[in-house]
Amino acid sequence: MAERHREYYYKLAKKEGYRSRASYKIMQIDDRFNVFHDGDSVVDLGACPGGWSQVARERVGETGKVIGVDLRYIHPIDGVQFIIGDITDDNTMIKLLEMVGGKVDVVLSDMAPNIAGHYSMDHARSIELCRYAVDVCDRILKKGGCLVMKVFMGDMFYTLQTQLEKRFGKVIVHSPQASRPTSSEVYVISKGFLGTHNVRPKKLDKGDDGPKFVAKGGNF
Ligand SMILES: C[S@@+](CC[C@H](N)C(=O)[O-])C[C@H]1O[C@@H](n2cnc3c(N)ncnc32)[C@H](O)[C@@H]1O
Repeated sequence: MAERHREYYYKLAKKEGYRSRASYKIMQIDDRFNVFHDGDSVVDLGACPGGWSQVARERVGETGKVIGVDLRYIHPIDGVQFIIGDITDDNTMIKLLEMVGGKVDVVLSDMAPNIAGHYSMDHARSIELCRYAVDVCDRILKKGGCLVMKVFMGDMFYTLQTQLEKRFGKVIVHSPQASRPTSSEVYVISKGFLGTHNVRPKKLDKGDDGPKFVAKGGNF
């Protein structure tokens, strides 16, 4: 069943010229939750091989702007800029802030850790990447903006959800049809960013457990 599902979207992506099966997840999310608008600026974290960036590019139109970030090299896509780097590294964050040069309408994160096959470890790593995605929002997301983020479900999710609810007007947990039915991944669509007032502008304040978010509503 899961194999047939994977095969279906794999073939569809090949036929329709998308770089990943994941393209259909963001299409389905956008169709349902209205993430992209004409002229939007978008940051796509964990963008390789570029499927989500392709979809974002199509949906924000010619006047929009898409910037993708990944550890791995991404073959060029017309109208998309890429940064090769680790988003947990200050230098990548600084490059991103420079390239964005202001604020964006949408932050996407399909980032996934290297799967260790150990459920709680994979979950913890996924949560850590999500926290960096939230930190990116604190720095560059416009008031009213939207975050779409993949999470591997587990017990640490609920703290993350609470922190998202402090920052956004609406937080929805969703599993698009294009996600494998057996997968532990879910997508969190957070809309109506409330804006941040106390976020430190430059360097991340890293502790042993990643960045401390200093936004309205406290740390996490
Ligand atoms: C599932 S793939 C993304 C697929 C992509 N959304 C698409 O449609 O083509 C997850 C990506 O997250 C990237 N990633 C994981 N940790 C990262 C980090 N710390 N900084 C930047 N990218 C990261 C991986 O290199 C990998 O390419």
